[in-house]
Amino acid sequence: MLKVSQITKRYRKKTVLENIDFTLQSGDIVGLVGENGAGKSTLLKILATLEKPTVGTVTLHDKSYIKDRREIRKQIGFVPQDIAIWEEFTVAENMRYFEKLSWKNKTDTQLQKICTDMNLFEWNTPVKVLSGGMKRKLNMAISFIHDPSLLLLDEPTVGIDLKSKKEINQYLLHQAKHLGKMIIYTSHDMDEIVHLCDRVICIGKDPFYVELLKEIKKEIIVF
Ligand SMILES: Nc1ncnc2c1ncn2[C@@H]1O[C@H](COP(=O)(O)OP(=O)(O)OP(=O)(O)O)[C@@H](O)[C@H]1O
Repeated sequence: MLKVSQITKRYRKKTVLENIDFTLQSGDIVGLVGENGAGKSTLLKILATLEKPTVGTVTLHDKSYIKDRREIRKQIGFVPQDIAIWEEFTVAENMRYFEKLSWKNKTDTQLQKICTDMNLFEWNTPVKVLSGGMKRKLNMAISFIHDPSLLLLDEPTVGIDLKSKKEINQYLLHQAKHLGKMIIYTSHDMDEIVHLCDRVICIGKDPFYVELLKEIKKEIIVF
């Protein structure tokens, strides 16, 4: 279980997040929405241990984000907005490189399976000739090498075609509903949010989003 308790984040005098409070259980998929600059990425970075909250606490499986940081990190798969992979390497070489940096050892067969489960079959192809959608899939596959229980994804399907988007969403649904992963996902695509997420968290109280969210039949939390 992920428990986020009364998180506030300030940069100097600017308050970006205020009193964010929610929990996630195994198998939950939560969508994070809000206007540009609302604080979605900031919240994801806090949950990925890359930023610290100014006020508030976070626990994952009853472990503290402050005291048990090393253990917590092993449980987190963070997919940032920017793609960070080696363009000159093949898919296989990228997967092997990041496996070496990971705390879990994986065989080539296991690494390849992570890719094929995402419908990424170009194992020996250099990344520089892959499409944008394929690169996004590889970026995600790398973040999941160590079998994290909490997946944090910052706009993972931005700028990719409908087919790849659908494949990525199918993959994430499987990860949550069959393997019990917890997923927090940001997107500006409301159809995708409706299709994929059990609950929606709206950051920033922007009236446009608040009104839009009233139309969808999901549990909505507004901060
Ligand atoms: N390191 C930082 N120092 C100061 N201000 C920051 C820092 N990181 C983010 N901010 C500010 O915090 C606010 C929230 O930014 P954030 O990137 O979390 O928004 P977002 O909701 O993810 O936006 P987008 O939809 O455009 O990705 C912005 O005003 C941003 O300028």
